[in-house]
Amino acid sequence: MNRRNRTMSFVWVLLVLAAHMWGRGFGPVAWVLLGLQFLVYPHVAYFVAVRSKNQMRTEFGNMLLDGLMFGIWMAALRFPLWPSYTLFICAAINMTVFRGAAGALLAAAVIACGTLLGAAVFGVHTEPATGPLTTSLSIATLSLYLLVVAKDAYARSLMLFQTRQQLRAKMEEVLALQQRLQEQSTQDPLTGLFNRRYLVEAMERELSRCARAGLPLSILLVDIDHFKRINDAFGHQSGDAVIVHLAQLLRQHARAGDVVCRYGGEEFLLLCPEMPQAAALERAQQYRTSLAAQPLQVGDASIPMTLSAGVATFPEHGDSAEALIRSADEALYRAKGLGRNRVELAGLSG
Ligand SMILES: Nc1nc2c(ncn2[C@@H]2O[C@H](COP(=O)(O)OP(=O)(O)OP(=O)(O)O)[C@@H](O)[C@H]2O)c(=O)[nH]1
Repeated sequence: MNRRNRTMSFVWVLLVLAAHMWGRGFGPVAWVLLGLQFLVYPHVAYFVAVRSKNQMRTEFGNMLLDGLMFGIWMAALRFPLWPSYTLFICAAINMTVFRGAAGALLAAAVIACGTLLGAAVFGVHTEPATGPLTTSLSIATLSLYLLVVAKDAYARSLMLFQTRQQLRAKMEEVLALQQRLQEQSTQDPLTGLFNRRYLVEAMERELSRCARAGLPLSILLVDIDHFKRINDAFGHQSGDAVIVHLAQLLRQHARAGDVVCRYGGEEFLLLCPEMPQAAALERAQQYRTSLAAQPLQVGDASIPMTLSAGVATFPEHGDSAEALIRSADEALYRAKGLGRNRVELAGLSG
């Protein structure tokens, strides 16, 4: 319980007990004790708690002490019904907020101990009747107390809700960041195509899948012809634009299951699961003719370009990623040697 609520509730209870004690012949010692208990003690308990190393434990100890002393007051005042009930329920609610149902039972236990202690000191007397002022004050105190507890519960659930919202927003941020990092680790920043690291994983996976299913798998190794000349003639930026242009073309004609990746500077690799050799050759030719037919317009310059490609198919040209890439690379090298702007099929392996 916070300091303000604790201090206030003790003042209300003080009023209830004072109303009951008034006119019943209690001497100055009883009034001083009442003041010490309900006006001074809450502040002392608070300071002890905030200075303690384990604040929660000390605060719990304070609550047990509250209950014990409330029991003594009940016995000392001869168990007046409304004030006793007010003391009991306030202590029980406090400890329930703190420890749940077990807290309520503990409150009942310490209050019982307090009443026994009080009875031992002051004797066992019961005078349950209370005057109308005490009764009204008790009802008002209880009502106020319950309203304060309800208001605190509302503030806490609101805070919990806001914390959850913030946590959710943070989680979304973290997930988006994670996804971006994941993309960055598998994507080529210039073209947005997959990078070589992703290809290695995808190729192993698709090769074993196709091998298990007895299906073919083709790869196309594509390289822009005389790219150095394009860079030299039109500048590095135009060279980049050419790379992006070819990347778009490759992606545009790829099927859903194909993996298009930037394999090196101006070199691309298409992984085409379930694609037989003839279809792969046809696809490579399609890329070659499309690129040659569309010179890229960069500013005023029209950049003509062609590509060479090497095609290799599993299982004819290799049964591992490494062997297939080697075969496609040899075919590409042959295409370059034979004058470029052409597609070559890998030689049979073994
Ligand atoms: N603009 C640009 N140039 C790049 C990039 N990556 C590599 N290059 C350049 O690409 C050129 C590749 O040149 P080469 O390997 O000699 O090949 P080529 O000129 O295409 O000749 P062939 O492949 O034999 O037809 C080099 O000059 C690299 O600097 C890039 O991301 N952007």
